[in-house]
Amino acid sequence: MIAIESLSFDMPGAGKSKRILNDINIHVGRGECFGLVGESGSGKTSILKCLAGQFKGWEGGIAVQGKSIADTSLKERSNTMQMVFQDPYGALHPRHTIRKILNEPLAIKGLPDKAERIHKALKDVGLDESFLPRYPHQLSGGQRQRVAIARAIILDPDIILLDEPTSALDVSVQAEILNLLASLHHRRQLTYLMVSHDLGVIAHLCERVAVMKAGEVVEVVAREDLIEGNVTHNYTQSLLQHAFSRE
Ligand SMILES: Nc1ncnc2c1ncn2[C@@H]1O[C@H](COP(=O)(O)OP(=O)(O)OP(=O)(O)O)[C@@H](O)[C@H]1O
Repeated sequence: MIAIESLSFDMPGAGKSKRILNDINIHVGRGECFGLVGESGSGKTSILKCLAGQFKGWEGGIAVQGKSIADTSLKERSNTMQMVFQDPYGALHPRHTIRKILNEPLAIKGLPDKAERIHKALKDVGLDESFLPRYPHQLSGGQRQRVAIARAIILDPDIILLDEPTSALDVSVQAEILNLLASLHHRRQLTYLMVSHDLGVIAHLCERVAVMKAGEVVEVVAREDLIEGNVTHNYTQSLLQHAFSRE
C-alpha cells in the first residue's frame, strides 16, 4: 500500500543543508496499522511530510498503491491519503464552523450528497449534527480531534497519516480517541501510518513499528515482540525500559 524505498531528505538551511532522513525503507501493507516511534527529532514527522507533499526535494522512492507519488498531484493524493495532526485546535480553522470545515473538502472535490456525507462522517466519529453550527473553540479537545478525524475520513481515503493524534489531549480522553481510531481502522479497513513517541499508544494500535533514531530506521518490530521485549537493537531496548519505568 505504501512503499518507501531508500528515502533520504536534506533540510535546506542557511549555508548548508542538514540530513534529516537517511536511507529509510518501510513497506506498509493494505489495512495495516504501522507505527513510527523514536526520540524527538528522529525524523518521524518528516516521513509523513514527505508522503503528504509538505517536504519536497527528497531522494529515493515513495509509492502509494503501486504508483509513485512523484507522478501524482496533491489533489489526486488527497483522494487516497489524509492526515490527522497532533494539535486539532491548530489544524481546524478558528473562524469556520464545523459545518464549513467538513463541507470544504467535499466542495473542493465537487462531490454530491454533502449533507449525507457530513452526517455519516460525524456519526462515525461519535458526534451528531448539533455540532455543525459550532466553532472549534466551543468544543473540548477530544471533540475537536473527532472533528479533525471526521474531516480526514469524509473523502473515504484508504490511508490516514496520524501524527501524534492523542498526545495533545488530556490523558482521560486519549484512550477514547485511540479506541475511535481502532474502530475506524477496523470498520473502514483503513491503512494507518502513525507517529508516536509513546510505545503504549503504538502497542495499542499498531501491528508493526519502525524504531527511528537520528533520521534512520534502526529496526522494525512486530507488536508481539515489542510487548514481550523481544527486540534486538540497544536503542529499542532503552526505549522499552524508559516506557516501562514510567508506568
Ligand atoms: N521546517 C523545518 N526546518 C528546519 N528543520 C526542521 C524542520 N522540520 C524538521 N526539522 C528538523 O528535522 C529533524 C527531524 O524532525 P521531525 O519533526 O521529523 O522529528 P520527529 O521525530 O517527528 O520529532 P518530534 O517527536 O519532536 O516531532 C529535527 O532535527 C528537526 O529539527
